[in-house]
Amino acid sequence: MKRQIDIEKISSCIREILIALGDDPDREGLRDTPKRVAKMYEEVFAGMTLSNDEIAQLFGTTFDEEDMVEQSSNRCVIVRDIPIFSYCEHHLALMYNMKVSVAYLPKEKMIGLSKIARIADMVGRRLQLQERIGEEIAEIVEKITESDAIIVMIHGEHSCMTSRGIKKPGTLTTTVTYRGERINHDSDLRQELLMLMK
Ligand SMILES: Nc1nc2c(ncn2[C@@H]2O[C@H](COP(=O)(O)OP(=O)(O)OP(=O)(O)O)[C@@H](O)[C@H]2O)c(=O)[nH]1
Ligand SMILES: [Zn+2]
Repeated sequence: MKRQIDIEKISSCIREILIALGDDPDREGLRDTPKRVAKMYEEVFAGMTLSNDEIAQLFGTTFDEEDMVEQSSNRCVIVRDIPIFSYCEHHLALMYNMKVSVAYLPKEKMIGLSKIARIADMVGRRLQLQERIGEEIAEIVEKITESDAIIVMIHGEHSCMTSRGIKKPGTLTTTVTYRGERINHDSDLRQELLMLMK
């Protein structure tokens, strides 16, 4: 899918927005703003140039620790409170104070821990819904580990709810995604992992 972010186009659109706001895009303080915003978009939307398969490939370092996995077939890995940012697709507004926690039961492959944080970070760099961030992280972790028990829990604040519209600062949204046969059918395991993720 390898898509390019069109810096020139974003820059010229931002210039038009400045004009539509009634400001002068050629005044000193705004002269470089279209270019700056375009570069910022290139950074914060970097995940839009990659498919989930490509992210899985990019961060797919795994360890085939068969013995270890066998011995610990009922043990889990939990990476908690990974801070990320994202932008909501409805208002292009910032999602902030976001914390992602991922739990999974290793099957044959164990993923490098930092890669879980890298995946969460990259998935946040798309126009998103909080629910979809969880689904996409879970899908990528499943592609890499082939685990049948994955949970992704996300807490986040949405500036489209806190600084505009209904304006309720402090409102925290929590979403939970389950992925895999085992987690979908084993409610005890679900409860245990959820407790450990809190
Ligand atoms: N489910 C979900 N909804 C979101 C997310 N981010 C923003 N929204 C919601 O998307 C909805 C868009 O609703 P609309 O009625 O089309 O837009 P609006 O008139 O700006 O809505 P208000 O925010 O209520 O003023 C709002 O209720 C937002 O709170 C998200 O990550 N997940
Ligand atoms: Zn929004």
